[in-house]
Formats: sequence, structure tokens, C-alpha cells
Amino acid sequence: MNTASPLIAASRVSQIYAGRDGSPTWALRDVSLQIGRGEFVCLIGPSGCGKTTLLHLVAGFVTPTSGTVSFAGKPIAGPGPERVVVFQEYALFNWMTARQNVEFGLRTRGLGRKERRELALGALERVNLRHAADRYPHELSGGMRQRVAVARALVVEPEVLLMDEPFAAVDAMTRQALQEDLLRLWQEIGISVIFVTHNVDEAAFLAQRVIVMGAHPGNIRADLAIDAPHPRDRGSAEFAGLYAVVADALATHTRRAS
Ligand SMILES: Nc1ncnc2c1ncn2[C@@H]1O[C@H](COP(=O)(O)OP(=O)(O)OP(=O)(O)O)[C@@H](O)[C@H]1O
Repeated sequence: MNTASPLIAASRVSQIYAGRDGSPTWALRDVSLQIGRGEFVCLIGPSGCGKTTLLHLVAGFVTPTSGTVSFAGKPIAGPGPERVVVFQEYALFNWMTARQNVEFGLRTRGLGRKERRELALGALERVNLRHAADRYPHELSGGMRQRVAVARALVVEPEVLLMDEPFAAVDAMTRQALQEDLLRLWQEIGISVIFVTHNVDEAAFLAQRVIVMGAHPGNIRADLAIDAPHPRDRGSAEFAGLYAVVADALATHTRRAS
């Protein structure tokens, strides 16, 4: 990572929510993190450790209770096309075709109809879905819908993709295909990716760096460099080693005090 000029920098960030009984919930406490351009980072940790909160702070959906989150050296003040989110559920509009869904990402650009259409078709081509441009979401498989969601995110040419368990709702084989596609796109485009997952295999397969988070309060417990080239072979001894490193860190750093 190029620590001299991080793309994203969180500095002593805390996020407190009011619990049902009025007591504070520290979704994040004193989190500092730097992410460089082009990095592929996975956030992993148990439920409630603040992974989504951290992603939403970078997306600009929420502002931290204290501390700062900056992008390219400037404090993040709200959402922006340079930071787009891909959600777990297929957040597509059912009444729009795949192409229209992708075009929706361009609605604020002031582009002409033809240009919007061409950009959308180009983005669908990137995810191998050009042929399905005129289909509606209910005519697509779960994996295809998630590809459309990725195309809609990429069409605005963001600098970072923020992915919140994007492949959790599809079957295991589709999930692996989507992971391979994502790595290909990441390598082709040179974009940064922050990817939330609960899945050790997914983190070991994708990430250059795995941030292990723990809950109560939500914070960073370990920051692991996964120093192995892509593509990674799940059947290899090297991959078994990477898996073990992530699994051990998760077990060690997120164990609850008994
Ligand atoms: N809007 C909110 N209001 C109140 N509490 C919230 C809100 N959003 C999150 N929290 C709480 O903050 C903590 C962190 O939530 P967050 O969703 O960021 O965790 P997570 O690691 O993404 O969890 P999961 O893996 O289950 O999605 C949890 O205790 C959660 O209940």
C-alpha cells in the first residue's frame, strides 16, 4: 500500500447509535485505516462488528460521530460517483430492463439518450451480459442480477467499489464465478475494492489485504497482508495456507471473553 497518499483514510473514527433502551451502541470505536489506490481489501468479522457501518461511512451515507473519513485527501461529505456501493440483495428496479437499470446510474450525468444507452451496453458487455440487456430482473438468474448491479456501479467509472456481501445470496458455484469475474474486472480497470464478507474462503480467494474486525465495540483487530498472486487455486496447498491464516486471525481476534 502507498501510505504516502492513501485513497481512503479513516482517522480515529467512532460511530455511536442509540440503542432501543437509549444506551449507546459503539458500532465503531476509534478506527483508523488507510486504503491505497487499486487495493482489494476484505472486511471480515462477526455480525455487528461495524463492517457495514464502515462501508457506509466511506460511501458517505452517514457521517461519523467523531473522527474523519477522507477520500483522496478530502473529507467525505456525502455520496459521490467516485465511491459506489453494490448491495447484497439485488437492488434492481423490477420494472426496468437490465439496460435501463444500468442507465439509471447515469441519470444525473446530463448525457444524451444515445450516449447513455451506449455506456450502459458497454458496462453490460464488461460483465458478459450484453445479450441480456432487454431482459427484466425476473427473467435473470440471481448471479445475472448481481452482474447487472456491478455493471450499474461500474458505468459511472468509480474509483472504489464498496461491496456489502454482494454474493451472499447466490449458490456456491455462482458465487465462485462472480468472484472470478470481479477479480478480472478489478485487474482490467485498476479500481479499488472494499468488500465485506463473513466468508473466510471468499476473503482468502479475493483479498490482497484482510481487515479482521471485532464487536463490542466495533474495531479493527488485525490487518493481514495476503501476499499471493491472483488467480488463486482453491485446490493448492498455498490456498489452504491463506485460508488458515485468515481463519486463525478471525478465531483469535474475535473470540468473546468468557
Ligand atoms: N441505524 C442504526 N441504528 C442503531 N443501531 C445500529 C444502526 N446501524 C447499525 N447499528 C448497530 O451498530 C452495530 C454495527 O452494525 P453493522 O451493521 O455496521 O455491523 P456488521 O458488522 O455489518 O453486521 P452484519 O455482519 O450483521 O451485517 C450493531 O450493533 C448494530 O445493531
